Amino acid sequence: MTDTVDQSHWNMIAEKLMDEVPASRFDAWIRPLAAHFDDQILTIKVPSRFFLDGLKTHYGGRLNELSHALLGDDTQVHYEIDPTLSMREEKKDATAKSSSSSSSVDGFIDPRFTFENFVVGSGNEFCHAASRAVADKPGEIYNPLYLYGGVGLGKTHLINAVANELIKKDHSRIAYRTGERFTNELIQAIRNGSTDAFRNQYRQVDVLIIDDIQFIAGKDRTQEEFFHTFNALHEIKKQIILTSDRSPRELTNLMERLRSRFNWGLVADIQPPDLETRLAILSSKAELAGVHLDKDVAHMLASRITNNVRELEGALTRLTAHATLTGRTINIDFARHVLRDLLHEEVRAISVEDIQKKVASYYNINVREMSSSKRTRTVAFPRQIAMYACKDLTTMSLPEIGSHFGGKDHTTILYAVRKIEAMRKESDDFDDEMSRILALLKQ
Ligand SMILES: Nc1ncnc2c1ncn2[C@@H]1O[C@H](COP(=O)(O)OP(=O)(O)OP(=O)(O)O)[C@@H](O)[C@H]1O
Repeated sequence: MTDTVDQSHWNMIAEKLMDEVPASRFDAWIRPLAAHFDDQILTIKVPSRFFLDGLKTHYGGRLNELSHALLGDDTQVHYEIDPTLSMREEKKDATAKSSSSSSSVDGFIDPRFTFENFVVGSGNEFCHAASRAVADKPGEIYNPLYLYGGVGLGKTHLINAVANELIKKDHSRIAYRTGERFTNELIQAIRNGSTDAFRNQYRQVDVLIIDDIQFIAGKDRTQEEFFHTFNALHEIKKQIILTSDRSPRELTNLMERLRSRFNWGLVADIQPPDLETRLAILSSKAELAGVHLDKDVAHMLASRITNNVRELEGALTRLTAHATLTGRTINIDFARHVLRDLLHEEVRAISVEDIQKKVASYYNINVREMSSSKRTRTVAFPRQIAMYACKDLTTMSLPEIGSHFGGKDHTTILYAVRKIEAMRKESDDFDDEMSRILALLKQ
């Protein structure tokens, strides 16, 4: 696991608790927390020792259980006291009170992701402007708003910023879900015979936000349900906001009628930031964390960590934590030492299994299909992509690769490699998509 400050791990746990815990207790005990997940350690930050005692008494056991269930059995939960959290909470309370918002929110919206702390630059300015416009006039201009792009580039940040903006200023009823949670809720509703209630809850909102909509591709019942919800909301001009790791066209297992609807409003892609924007993001994050970062250290980080803002942020957090714990100042040698694994970009050995697993998950098929002999396009095409990726990213010979795909002949692998190469040459869009997939596999 790379060292990243990945809120999404914590958000999964917080979302689950939101379902289980009464709202007032959630606000009192869970909302004030911050967390990050590195090397299978979930570090939960709490505002004070007193708070920690209470949290452990009430929720310590459940936090452990959820961490194991959602992040893996070997996850360890650590707690850290961070007095700045209570200050942030006080500020937030003050804004909440002064805004006297009457919004109602269903789902976990991260109050830290706002437009104010989103750095606009090349790569994200279009998505940012579109999100701003939607926050100004929900349901009126771009509906749906569909943001897509690679990992850790700010999609979740932007849609949370829209939600926070709406909460601040009006009375929107907002439902915020991940594609996964929407699917799980539906499964649960089917099991409990409560699909009507499921439907109703979504059809009464003013704004429906679904993060990672790609999750529903290949899941027919979920797509069907989402299709009807989409129509019901769209018809009465309620805003729909979606994010995905790829464009509607690239969502191969998506129903055609959903794909066309996703294109009705605005489809905007977010690209990795350029060097200047990365420097600006670093400086903004350092300021927020109250850390001084020398120009040369910032430059080194921004020029070496190029494709993922979350990783850039993770590097800064790791540096700050090491500096605080060891009492050292952050200079270039210290940064090189602490971040040696991130900066040296050693060629990490990528296994065929890893490639097969990630490609299967990207295309929403079962990983077992990688070694099957099924020839339907939904299975055969991802399999060819995986074969191509194995050739590109490992040093294996064609027969060796074939043996990992259910004993296929080397000519089958060669055919796949040539086909994907030809497709990349023919279509710039496909070439972009393939580059994104390869980048995903290298992570
Ligand atoms: N332009 C930016 N300005 C400030 N912070 C940013 C910017 N872009 C990304 N970030 C930060 O990077 C981290 C990752 O962003 P986010 O979670 O929004 O990525 P994402 O595109 O939704 O990725 P994923 O597909 O993995 O969900 C967040 O902490 C976010 O605040």
